[in-house]
Amino acid sequence: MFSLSNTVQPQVTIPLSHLINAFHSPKNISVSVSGVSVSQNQHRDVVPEHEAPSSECIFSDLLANLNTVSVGKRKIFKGYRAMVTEPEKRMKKSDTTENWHICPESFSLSIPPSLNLKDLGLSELKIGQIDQLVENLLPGLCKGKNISSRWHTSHVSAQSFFENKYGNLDIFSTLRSSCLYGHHSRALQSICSDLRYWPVFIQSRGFKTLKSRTRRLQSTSERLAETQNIAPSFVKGFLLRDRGSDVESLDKLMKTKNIPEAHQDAFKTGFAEGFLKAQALTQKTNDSLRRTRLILFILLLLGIYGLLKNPFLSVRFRTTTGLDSAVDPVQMKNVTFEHVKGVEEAKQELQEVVEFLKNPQKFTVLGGKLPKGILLVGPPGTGKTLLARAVAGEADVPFYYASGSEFDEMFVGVGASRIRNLFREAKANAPCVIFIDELDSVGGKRIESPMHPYSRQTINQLLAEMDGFKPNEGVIIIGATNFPEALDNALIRPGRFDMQVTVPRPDVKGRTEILKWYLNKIKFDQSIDPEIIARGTVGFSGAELENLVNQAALKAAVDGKEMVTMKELEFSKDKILMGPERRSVEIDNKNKTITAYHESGHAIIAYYTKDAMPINKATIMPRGPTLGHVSLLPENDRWNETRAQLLAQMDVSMGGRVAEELIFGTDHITTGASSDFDNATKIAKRMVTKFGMSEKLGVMTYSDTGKLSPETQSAIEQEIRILLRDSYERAKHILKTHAKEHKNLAEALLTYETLDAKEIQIVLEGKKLEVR
Ligand SMILES: Nc1ncnc2c1ncn2[C@@H]1O[C@H](COP(=O)(O)OP(=O)(O)OP(=O)(O)O)[C@@H](O)[C@H]1O
Ligand SMILES: [Zn+2]
Repeated sequence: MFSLSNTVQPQVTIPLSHLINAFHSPKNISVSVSGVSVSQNQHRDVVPEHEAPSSECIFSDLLANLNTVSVGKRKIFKGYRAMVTEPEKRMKKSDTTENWHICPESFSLSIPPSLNLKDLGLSELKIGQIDQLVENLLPGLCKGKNISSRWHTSHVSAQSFFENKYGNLDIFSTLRSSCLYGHHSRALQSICSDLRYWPVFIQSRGFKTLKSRTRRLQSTSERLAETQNIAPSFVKGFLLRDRGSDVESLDKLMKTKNIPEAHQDAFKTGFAEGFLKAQALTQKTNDSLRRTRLILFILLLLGIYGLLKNPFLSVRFRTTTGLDSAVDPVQMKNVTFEHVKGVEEAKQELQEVVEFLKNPQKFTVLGGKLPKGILLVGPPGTGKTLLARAVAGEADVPFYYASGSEFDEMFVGVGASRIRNLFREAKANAPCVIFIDELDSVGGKRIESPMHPYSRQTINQLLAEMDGFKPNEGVIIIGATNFPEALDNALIRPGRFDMQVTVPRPDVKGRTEILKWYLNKIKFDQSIDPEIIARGTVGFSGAELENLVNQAALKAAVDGKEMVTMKELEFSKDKILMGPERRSVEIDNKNKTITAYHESGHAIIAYYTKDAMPINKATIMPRGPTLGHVSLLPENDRWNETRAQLLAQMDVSMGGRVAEELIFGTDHITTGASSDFDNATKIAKRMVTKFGMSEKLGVMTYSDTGKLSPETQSAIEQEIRILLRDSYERAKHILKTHAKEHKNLAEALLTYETLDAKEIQIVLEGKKLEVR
């Protein structure tokens, strides 16, 4: 870099790469800087190649006249290039590519007398000083100081404001002035030597054009150049970066390393190439970095926008923080009381809650108060959740679901905060239903336990929230529990969960309804009688019945059937009751025969005993822990059982062992009757100790038989033994009487494995079974 003085700060602004580019493609140079292409073709201040200018002369002329140079408001001093008069006359095209070269012979520098150094920022310099400085820095440059009479004055402002302001952008004019185009053979060596005398790089700053931008853009050429030079500030920064040191260090390097003349060319070319490559690489890296940053920035903006605008995202965000989880209601329009079967009483009780939610005024006008909380009590899977959903669905209000275990947190305050959130949301959306499943896990008795250190806090919060709103505010809390006795007393006192609705296991009618409901959702044989399945599924909950139908549908699909038949329903019922079939188990014929006679023994007793339950099915297919079984179906759910019915049950149980004994002899009886004896003994014991059905022990209950006197204990045992023995004898009598039927049934079982009620009847009536 050249430096004239402290007051005049020259700038070297052209990177070496531009220079090399210019050299390698002198006729059509295009320099690309961050996407802005500056083509030399556009420049007009050019010289015909055959008239090589002498930069030394031009510069010395210029400097010699600095003191008188006048710069008008639009006139810019930019080395000799800027001062052009009569361009049309003195310029000619060097070739068809419109590379215009300056002919110094025909150009003149215009030195208007009114110009002063202040405008150029050189006010503190005197002419002598400038001469001295130039002579020192550029020895020989000003040797022909006398101005050629052939030079005239010209004024041309730069092509753009940017150039006007910063100057030195047009490297090409410099290159052209250096006779590069005419002397390709001098190549890099000449460029490098010219570098030392690169006057165009020396620029004094200190004035600004006051011309308005619009006026400056009047001429088409100016506008064109403007568009070229309108570059983002980083481009300007890039252009203005100091590259002079490259040149300087190259010269210094050559001097210090004493590189011989002959090798200087190669050295410089290598230097230039390396420089170019490095610059291209840097440029590339910068570009990709800039692009990546831009993409990241856009993504960040989009993300922030999404989080702010999209409630779903924000809810998710809040939820994932864990401590302040938000609660979303569910509209339960699709669930109504129609969907809940077999719990008519519970539905009736809840109907008034639906009315209240639909029309709260109706209740408040009369001054009535509805309970704030309703407690649904019942075994698992009986439809408590379904009922609560149906209440919300019937009333068409939001339904907030929460499971008690969600509030059971190890961290202090989290459970309480969740309860607060739940109630706040619900109150804001009243009328609505809050359903808290497994209420016992949040509202259990407030015991200090290391497992639930903050449960007390959570219950207190729940109590506070329940007290915190008025009965007719429109928020109904429905809690569900399998263990009402485990609930904290404070929770079930009036004013909180003061209405209790029992949701029991469905009776045979309820089970039939539930089975029909779920059968209607699948393809099923119309001959199916759901009542038969309902009768055989005593104690099944709604959820279990739904599962039964589903399993039957799966079985039908596996077997390639088009629809579900009774067989699949029976199959899935047995599977649920007794475990899956064990078809793979290899049972020898002897054991199969014993099992067939044993099961037939049960069936014969059941069939020929008046008070026994009707037979539903007999099978010798191993299932779960059993090798076979006979199932009996009560016609209805039995609320009470008579003495005769209990004795009949005992007789049926005895039928298996009696059959073994009669058919195979006392020595061949098996262990297979143990569960039958268990069953019979339980019935006999209850008859004696609970039901007052023993004449000897009277109408008295004996709960803890271990604490009874030895006499009483032996009397009880005696009575039980008599009952069992009598039962055994009755069974023996029946089987002896119906030995033929017994044999037929056993053989039919050995043939068909499973027989249903109708088939059993056919066999026992001595008819032939249809071949299956
Ligand atoms: N009475 C019923 N009518 C129709 N479907 C029922 C009935 N009871 C249960 N179900 C079916 O069983 C599923 C489970 O029932 P639900 O969750 O309501 O039982 P729950 O009593 O709340 O059980 P838990 O006490 O285990 O929470 C229901 O989604 C429904 O499909
Ligand atoms: Zn048995």
